[in-house]
Amino acid sequence: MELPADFKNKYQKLMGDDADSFFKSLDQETNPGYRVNPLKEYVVTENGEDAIDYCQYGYYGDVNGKSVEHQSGAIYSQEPSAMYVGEVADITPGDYVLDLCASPGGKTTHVASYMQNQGLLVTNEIDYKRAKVLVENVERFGIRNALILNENPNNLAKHFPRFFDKILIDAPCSGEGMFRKNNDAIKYWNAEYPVECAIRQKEIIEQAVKMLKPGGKIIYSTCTFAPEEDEQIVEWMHDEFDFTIEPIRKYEGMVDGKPDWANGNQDLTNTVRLFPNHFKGEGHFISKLSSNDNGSAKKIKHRLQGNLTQDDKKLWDEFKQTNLVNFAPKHLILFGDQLYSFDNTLPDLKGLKVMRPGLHLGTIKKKRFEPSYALALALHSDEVVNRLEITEDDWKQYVHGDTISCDQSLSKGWYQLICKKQPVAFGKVVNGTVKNFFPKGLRFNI
Ligand SMILES: C[S@@+](CC[C@H](N)C(=O)[O-])C[C@H]1O[C@@H](n2cnc3c(N)ncnc32)[C@H](O)[C@@H]1O
Repeated sequence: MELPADFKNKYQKLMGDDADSFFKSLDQETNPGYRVNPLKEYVVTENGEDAIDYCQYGYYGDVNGKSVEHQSGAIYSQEPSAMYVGEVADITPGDYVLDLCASPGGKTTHVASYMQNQGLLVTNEIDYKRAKVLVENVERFGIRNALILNENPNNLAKHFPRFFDKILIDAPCSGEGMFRKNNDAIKYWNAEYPVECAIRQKEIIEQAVKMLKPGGKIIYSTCTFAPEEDEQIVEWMHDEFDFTIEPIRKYEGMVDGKPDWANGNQDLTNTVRLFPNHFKGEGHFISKLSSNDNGSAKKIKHRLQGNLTQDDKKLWDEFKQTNLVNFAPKHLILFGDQLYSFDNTLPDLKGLKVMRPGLHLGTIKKKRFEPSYALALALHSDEVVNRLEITEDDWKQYVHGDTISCDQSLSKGWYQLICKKQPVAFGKVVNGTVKNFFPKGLRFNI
């Protein structure tokens, strides 16, 4: 790999004796990893020997994107250093969390693992195409308490003043930690790029600060090594706003943030750096800042959204009574003909670009209710009346969009299809055939 000369000169000066091993590490093989999903009923527990010690759900190993495990959301592929962010966030069920720069959803799915579908997870992505990928991953993961938005931070700040307990800013950055995974990251890089990124990072942070509850915490992270985007941003946050830089535990291979790469503030040692020559991962910077503001949190009027007509409600109730048990979402929200549920009340969504206001239940059709893929993947075995085990070969046909055959004696109706213990979709059984309801936009060939 040809590293840019400016990059080498810069890190040679910053790192001194350590620079050579740093450059060499960027030429080595990547270390893939994945997290298992505790929201799923059957957690994949193989590969215990590859467990990652600093991440409760993390393992080293490669995930096939076209496997049942990945497609069903039982596991999520994530680079090992990125896994420490969700741990540092220290989420408790019931928290109000904002993941401000969220797609494809690595940190969102991680914090959701700790929220256990309680509290409120607002997960936001500014780029529409990337927001659609975020939706896919949230739905696969079976998350029920996520409000998925496609917003810019300025507009969000108007809607959620002093609202969140924890805000994750996994900032768009110069991506130096992506160099060995993705050669394009090198092409984008130039000596001024980190400074340009830092300007954007400050703009994002200024909005995030407005949304933090007094006493709340911001977890700011990047996948770059550039001091301008790491220690110098934290130094700026500390000086500009009233924040304490909280200590972060360092596991093997993790090192303290570097005060002399910024203004010398020794509290910067509380932040953590993951360098690929010392740590089994691509590299990351993570910081945690707690607000010293002791004012009061802003009360936001929660509002029930969307009005269901009696007829709509009846169609849903009929479906629910026939097909679901122990599943009684507190609130139903209708957007067009799409029905969603949420157990917490939601803030007013007017003026926000909403991708998903909670768990997508399905579509209100003319005289029937059609359950969604998201619902199929979120429901546990004790919540569904009919379940049908299918083989992996059947699953391959199903995700391709084909019908599959089943026992002629099965009664007509909706079945949650199960493959390798994981819910993979809803299917409708009619006379020995499972009609295909795998979403058209997600179909693929194996
Ligand atoms: C490092 S990625 C996020 C990765 C994600 N947190 C994860 O763990 O999967 C940064 C994200 O910030 C988004 N972004 C870019 N400019 C932004 C802005 N001005 N405000 C908010 N987000 C922005 C990008 O589209 C990108 O998806």
